[in-house]
Parts: sequence; structure tokens; C-alpha cells
Amino acid sequence: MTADTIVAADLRINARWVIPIEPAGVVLEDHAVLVQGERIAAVLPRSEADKQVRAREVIDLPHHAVMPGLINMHGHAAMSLFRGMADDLPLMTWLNDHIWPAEGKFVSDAFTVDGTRLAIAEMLRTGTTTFSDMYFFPEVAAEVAHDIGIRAQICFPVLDFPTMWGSGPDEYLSKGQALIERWQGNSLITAGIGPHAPYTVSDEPLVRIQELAAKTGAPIQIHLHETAFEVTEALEKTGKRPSERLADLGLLGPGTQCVHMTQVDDTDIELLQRSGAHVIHCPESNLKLASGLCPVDRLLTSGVNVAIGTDGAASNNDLDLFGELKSAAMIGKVVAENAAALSAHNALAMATINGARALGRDHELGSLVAGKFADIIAVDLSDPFLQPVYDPASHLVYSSHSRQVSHSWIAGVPQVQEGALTRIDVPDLMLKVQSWAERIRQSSGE
Ligand SMILES: CSC[C@H]1O[C@@H](n2cnc3c(O)ncnc32)[C@H](O)[C@@H]1O
Ligand SMILES: [Zn+2]
Repeated sequence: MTADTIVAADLRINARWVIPIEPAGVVLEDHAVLVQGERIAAVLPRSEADKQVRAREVIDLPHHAVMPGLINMHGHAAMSLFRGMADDLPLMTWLNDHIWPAEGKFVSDAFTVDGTRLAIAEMLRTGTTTFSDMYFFPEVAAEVAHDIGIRAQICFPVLDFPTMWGSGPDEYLSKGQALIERWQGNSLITAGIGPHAPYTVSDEPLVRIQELAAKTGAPIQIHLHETAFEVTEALEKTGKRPSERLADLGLLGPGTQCVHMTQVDDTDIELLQRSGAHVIHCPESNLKLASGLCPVDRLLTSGVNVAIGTDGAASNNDLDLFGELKSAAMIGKVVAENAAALSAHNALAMATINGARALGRDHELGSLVAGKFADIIAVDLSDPFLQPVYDPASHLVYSSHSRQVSHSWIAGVPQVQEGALTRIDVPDLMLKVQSWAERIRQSSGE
């Protein structure tokens, strides 16, 4: 922008602080973010904007930190309807004895509509603007996300056995291929392939998944090395660690997102580094199921991209990425035995630009840079429990509550304004959630 040009913008957001994420570690004071259509037009000092910008709409956020929207890289959105249903259990008991039977009884396209809407309401309200999902009826979840206007990677599930969504790998893959075709070229929704885990998907479907990914460019997301049991059982059965088996089958590459990775040795790090695969860290789910701890600092310093996810609301039990960030930073320090590991700025990067990188979309998402999509959030730091503010990045990770998220925009469209959701009818949603809760409660008393 030269000194005397007058620039038009659809929206000008005046903020006390702007944390653009790129360049890394920067906090800009008294800046404005300009939005034109779906994209960020500029980030500039307010004094310059006063002279040069004519905006259709101006929003003043005098006590707020403005930053890119958060990217929740792993979850099972519709499981929000199972929140708090089977607590205090280890992974395989939780899955085999509680969650899979409940899914068999209740999960349908209607369940997925209401559960996904509930999850999106929570995610939007707590600062997420992009999420990744792996669940049954992905075609339904994709339509729900698209109608609301939230950005999403929707991974269709693949398992060896039949579920409510299909009879086995053949049907999962043919329905999945249709999902990929439906959303090809859409800027809000990307379809991905979600082999559930190495212990539920055998070699033959894994090879077909690799071929489909190579043909279509679709990303692959898989639960991997979630527990020590998973790795020792695989070594006994196959003689290989699951990471090695996936690498041998051609599944580890820059389009692969490995969720959890609580068990990591030097060979795993080398495989991740060489392949360019990403790690999705879900600290609170790993803590609650006592699955293990991901060595995030070691992965990051080895050059592996680590993004962050909540996992589903039945193992977390919320979808609040700010809470997840605090947990990630705290655990990251203890695991590294280094208080300097995983700084506030590093944690914010994991939930933004690293997520964008894992999606293969860091050229258009994950930071407040001119030309990227206008996926923006504002957090109000005016509350007494957030005073004084020496460093807003510190407050966002260590002190703030996600309830302080006051505004969010996705592709320039307002999703949260003054703390209220603009595109979800919350009272209507609550009635539907109550009705599911009654049915689920009744059946657990049977
Ligand atoms: C194939 S759809 C997703 C499938 O995964 C189950 N699930 C939810 N959380 C986890 C987890 O942490 N590890 C493994 N599997 C998980 C979910 O209930 C669905 O059945
Ligand atoms: Zn999961």
C-alpha cells in the first residue's frame, strides 16, 4: 500500500493486539485487519488505516487480541451426544464395552446431524474455525458443516468390519470415493480418508486407501500409536511397529496425519521426518484415557510438524481448543523436562499454522497474512481475572477462558458476534439434544 492510496475494504477490525502467527512470535499493538470478500486484504497500524482505508463496516475491539481462527485437527463431532457417558476407563474397555455398543444402538444420519451441529456450536463458540472429523455418515457431517459455513476436513471411516455406515471396506471405499468427488474443489469442505487404526484395518484395505489417496490427493488421517498396548500387540502379531507397517504399505507421506503418537522411538521419528507425515497431538484425550504422553518438543525439534486436536467429546470431554493448548503446553514442558519447551507462541502456532500445514493448506489458512482466507477470531482480555496484560499470547494460552472468545469470522462471514452464534439456532438445537439424551439415558437403564 503506498502512502496516498485510499483502499476500500468490506470489513475493518481495529484491535488492541493482533497476533498474526506469521511472522512467528510477533504481537502487533493497535493494528487493524482488513477483509475484502473472503480474504484478508492487509494487516496494518491503525494510524495508517485511519489515513488510507475506507471500510464498509468497522468493528472496534479495544480490549481484544485478534488472531487466526483455531484449527482442531482431530475429533469425532457427533460423539458430542455421548459426552460424559463412559468416563474413567482405558481406551480398549471404553471402546469395546461402552462406545461401540452405544454407537451400534444410536448412530444414524439423524444422530450425526444433531451431534455434529452441537459440536460445531461448541467449537465456534470456543474459537475454532476449521475442524477435522472422522465419523460415520460423513456425507451428513459435511453437509451440516457446509450449511453452517465452518471449514472442515471430513474423513470417511474405513474398518475391517461392518458398522451402521457400511458393510465393510468395499462399501466404505466406494461411498468415500463419492464423498471425495462431491467436495472436490470446495474451499470450505475437504474430504479425507479415515482408516480407523492399524488394529482395525488390515493390509489389503490399507493398500487400497493408499491408492485412492494417490489418485485423488485426499489426505489420510489415522489413530496411530495411541497406547503402548497397540504397539506391543502389533509387534507380537506382525513383528513390526504400526508406524513401520504403514510405511511399508506406502501410507506415510506428507498427506498423512497420525493422531496421538504417544509411543515414539527413534525409528518412528525417522519415519515421520523422512515421509513428511504430520502428528496430531490430543493431550486431554490421552490423559483421560491414560493412553500416554506424546513427546511434542522432541518431535518439533526433529522437524516433524505437530498440530493439535481435541478428539471426541466422549474422551475429552470438551471441544475447547484453548483448554487443549494450555494442557499441551504444560505437558510438553514436563515431558521435555524443560520449562522453556512449548512456549505460549509455540502452542498458538500448533493450533493455527501447524494445523494448516497438516491440512496441506498453509498457503491459505493458519495466519493473518494478506491473501489468506479471513478466518479470524477475537478474544476479549478485559476481565479482571486477566489483568494486567503484559503479554496477550501468554494470557491466551495460560490464563484466558475460551468463553472470552467474542467474535469469529470464517471466509469473512461472521460466525460469533459479541459471544453469540450467528448461524445456529441454539434453543432449537438444545431441544434436539435433550431428546437424544433422554433416549440414551433410557437405554442405559434397560
Ligand atoms: C471410524 S469412526 C471413528 C471411530 O473411532 C472411535 N474413537 C473415538 N475416539 C477414539 C480414540 O481415541 N481411539 C480410537 N478410536 C476412537 C469412535 O468411537 C468411532 O467408532
Ligand atoms: Zn479419535
